[in-house]
Amino acid sequence: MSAHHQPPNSPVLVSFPDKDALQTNLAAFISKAQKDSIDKKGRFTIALSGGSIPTILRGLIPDNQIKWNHWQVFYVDERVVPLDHPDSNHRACAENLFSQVPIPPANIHTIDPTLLDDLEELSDSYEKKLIHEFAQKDAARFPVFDLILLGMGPDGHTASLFPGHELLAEEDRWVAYIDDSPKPPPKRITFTFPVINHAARVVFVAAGKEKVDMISNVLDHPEKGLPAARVKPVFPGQLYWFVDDAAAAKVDYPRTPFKL
Ligand SMILES: O=C1O[C@H](COP(=O)(O)O)[C@@H](O)[C@H](O)[C@H]1O
Repeated sequence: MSAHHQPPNSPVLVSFPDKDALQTNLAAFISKAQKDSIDKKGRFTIALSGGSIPTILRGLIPDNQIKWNHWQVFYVDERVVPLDHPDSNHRACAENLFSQVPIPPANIHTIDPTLLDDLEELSDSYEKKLIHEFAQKDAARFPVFDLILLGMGPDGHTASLFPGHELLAEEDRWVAYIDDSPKPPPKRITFTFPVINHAARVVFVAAGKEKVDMISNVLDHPEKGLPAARVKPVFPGQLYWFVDDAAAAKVDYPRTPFKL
């Protein structure tokens, strides 16, 4: 897929009639991405968000071509709660997807639940997990994920990177923590923009009319500098927006027909 009449490396916007079509086509996109990565280098590195992402991932369950044992899964952000807490992004992904597919538990990289009382140590330990996975392989200054899946909140936040927060300017760390998230729970760890922006593919997923104004703000007015508009993968990385028509109703940004 490539964007029409846009400079190279511009975001590619694909819109589907409804959430079911979005789910099916996103699953096909992920399936192809994992095949391409595994054929090329024997593994697939993916980072998942919470929020609306875990349920949409259920679209992957019927796909028996997926080589789950070659996946290495990280979380783009995580709430600082036990792994079985209702607010945990891992719990949501485990319930919706990982409990339904044959992925080795060792390939799912969670936060260390013994470090919940020390945010600095917790984020350091998660950064070390990334370093362990990516050192000598797909990393230079920052890890290069094969695919990062992002959501976008109604305030334009993505991961746990919120409007006006000092973490938006973080340039060095791979993983950072916040203890003042405006959306509960307040304590979270998050990938920083340099990690997100070094991925080979980044996909925003947004559905429903409650996202309609914010998608237009981000794609039509990137100069507003909302967190989601700061996702700009470095070349040859590519950003995609997978949305439904309800969410895309106000956007002027050109749509690209979906093609694998
Ligand atoms: O708090 C969070 O919110 C964002 C956006 O959620 P969504 O429900 O609007 O998709 C999510 O991407 C992030 O992982 C999560 O921690």
